[in-house]
Amino acid sequence: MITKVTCALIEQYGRVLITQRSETMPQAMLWEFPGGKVEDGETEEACLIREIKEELNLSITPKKRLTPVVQRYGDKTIELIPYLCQYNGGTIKLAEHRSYHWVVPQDLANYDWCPADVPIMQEFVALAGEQFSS
Ligand SMILES: Nc1nc2c([nH]c(=O)n2[C@H]2C[C@H](O)[C@@H](COP(=O)(O)OP(=O)(O)OP(=O)(O)O)O2)c(=O)[nH]1
Repeated sequence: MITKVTCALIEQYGRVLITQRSETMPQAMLWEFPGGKVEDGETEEACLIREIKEELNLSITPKKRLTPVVQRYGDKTIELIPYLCQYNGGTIKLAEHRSYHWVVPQDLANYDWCPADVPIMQEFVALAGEQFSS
């Protein structure tokens, strides 16, 4: 069974929001793009809107699906599905995470990431580079 997990790349003023998982979560202390498991009958976009509201108290709109990553963690396999998202409003209140940072693309590689997020972070950095060169 593959568990579908969505994650949001929320952009504002040239920075993207990343969150650090807490001591008690799986993949403890590692950095990720916030999101969560898709529930039965739920669209990926609806999942993201719900998770980002629950976890961070932010309102977002998913805009563009990037490339999903399939990752095995022990006896579990997840498909991590990233979306570029627009920030609509709200002030961050952390419900589950330890910390958050707004990061410029060139600094993203300096963080200790959940393994599944590494290719997604790299795709985002490449996309951000294209924007500046065009
Ligand atoms: N949300 C999220 N989870 C990620 C990312 N990268 C990554 O490997 N994961 C893993 C960690 C977990 O094993 C799984 C998602 O679980 P979760 O605990 O965040 O999701 P959830 O809130 O819906 O879960 P639950 O507490 O309801 O069980 O995916 C990421 O960027 N965002």
